[in-house]
Amino acid sequence: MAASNVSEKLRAIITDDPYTWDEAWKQNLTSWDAGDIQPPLREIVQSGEIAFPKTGRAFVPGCGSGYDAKFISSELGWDTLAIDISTIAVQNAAKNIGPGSLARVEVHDFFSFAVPESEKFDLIYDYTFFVAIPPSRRPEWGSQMNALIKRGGYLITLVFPLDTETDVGPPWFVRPEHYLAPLGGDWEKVVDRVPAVSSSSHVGREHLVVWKKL
Ligand SMILES: C[S@@+](CC[C@H](N)C(=O)[O-])C[C@H]1O[C@@H](n2cnc3c(N)ncnc32)[C@H](O)[C@@H]1O
Repeated sequence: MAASNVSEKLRAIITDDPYTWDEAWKQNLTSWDAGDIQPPLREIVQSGEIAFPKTGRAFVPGCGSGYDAKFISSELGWDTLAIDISTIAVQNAAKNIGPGSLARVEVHDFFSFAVPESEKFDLIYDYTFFVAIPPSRRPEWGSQMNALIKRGGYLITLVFPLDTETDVGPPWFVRPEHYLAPLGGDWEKVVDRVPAVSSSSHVGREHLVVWKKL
């Protein structure tokens, strides 16, 4: 199926009700799923550019098939929680993660997900989750990120796709600066650049920003 055809079908299914994502999974309208992690995630975790602590907890909202959570948990040796609102996505992710991993996956709506203070995360990874939610919910996205991440923790945002139209989605129109207002002032940008390596279909279409919670 051509990519534009998939986008049209996806947009016909996804409403402001996030549970409609399960139908997209049911119909295999998952053209964003590359079957692997994106190279910029590998780059930022393996480059040593960020001094990640030896132990920590990571979180991957809107995890889809779970490749990112599996990679983060095995590279950093951290307990990693991946969530998705779609039960089909979570079943796929559980299969991909497999047994014996420090990553686990659960069905949750990101917007009502909460953890106690002692279980806040040292790292959150957002790849194509910000652009999957309606722009009207971006302030809630920011409040949730602030509620879920520890002071001193990192938020990796891989901003993609930078060539979307302005008034239709998902994926919704995005620029790296769109994350600023939802997050509020309590963050320092520690990485803000074009990734050194992008997959062939992402070249020139993505930007990597790592935020540190002050
Ligand atoms: C564009 S996909 C990206 C999946 C994954 N990050 C990847 O790159 O392969 C967006 C994902 O977010 C999930 N999602 C959408 N709204 C959600 C919500 N409110 N809470 C949790 N997951 C949600 C969808 O089911 C879907 O799997």
